[in-house]
Amino acid sequence: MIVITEFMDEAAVREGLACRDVIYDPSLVDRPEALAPLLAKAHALIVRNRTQVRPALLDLAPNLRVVGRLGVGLDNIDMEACKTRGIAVCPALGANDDSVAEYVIGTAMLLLRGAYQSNAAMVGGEWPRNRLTGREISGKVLGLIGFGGIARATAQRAVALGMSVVAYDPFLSADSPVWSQPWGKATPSSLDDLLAKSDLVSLHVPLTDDTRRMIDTDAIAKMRDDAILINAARGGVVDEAAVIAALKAGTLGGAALDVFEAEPLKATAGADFADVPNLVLTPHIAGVTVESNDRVSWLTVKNVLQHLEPAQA
Ligand SMILES: O=C(O)[C@H](O)COP(=O)(O)O
Repeated sequence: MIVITEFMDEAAVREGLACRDVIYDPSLVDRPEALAPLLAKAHALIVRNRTQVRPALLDLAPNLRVVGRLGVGLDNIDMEACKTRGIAVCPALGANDDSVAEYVIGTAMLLLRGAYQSNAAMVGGEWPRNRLTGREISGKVLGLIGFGGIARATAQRAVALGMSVVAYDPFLSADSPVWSQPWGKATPSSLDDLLAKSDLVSLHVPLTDDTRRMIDTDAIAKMRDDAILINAARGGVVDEAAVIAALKAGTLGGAALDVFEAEPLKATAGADFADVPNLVLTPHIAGVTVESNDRVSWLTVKNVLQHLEPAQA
């Protein structure tokens, strides 16, 4: 049996998993009592980022052979526990790169330009041309923290728009071929240099002990006062209170947060973000578009079937 606990493209379920024993119920993530008996029979489990694949869940799934992850972040999955039990984990690598890259560039342009929040004023008879004179993205420096697939897709778009790109990635050596792609060049940088020189800083790292709160008050102090910060990676990498304080103080030019330390935002935590200038909040959708949902879903179907039925897949 294949158990799917969160939303995915329904055609991929219907057509890609036809003739298989499938339970597709996106509400299962919130109904552990309903999920438990299904896990007892599951050979494959398909999840997004909310289902916590921890030992407590795995203990209920003695027949589980593969976990398909409808995305790339793995912080909701205990990789070690899966490995010990011989369970393969398959992220949908590459399938939402373009979606996140477009979010980063589009949101950066929106924040730099600063011109799209004036409907109410204009309808009220104002004509705020001078106040809404914003900035261009062309000629600016993009600093990418982490230089994996999503960051490279972002760099490709940035170069096409006339930006120069610096990136910090301690897992890539300076002579790695990824720094010189056919579409342009990214310059390896130390974190401090990147923070000091970038007009736009975008995060592309997983949440680990090394990356937790790597963008805190000290890091923001190293950034330019007019810099834009975008976090479409994982909540917890950024100290949210530090971002709020810097935006209010005018020591950060703008920020977009798509991911949060606690998701979904509770009304009380959300209130901290109210009336913060030049701040864009989105509910963990940078990687989710109609197109990426289709790609991610079909790739996950393929990944899971390959593990269940290697000869036929
Ligand atoms: O990790 C990811 O790829 C992103 O968080 C989007 O995936 P999700 O919507 O499945 O979490």
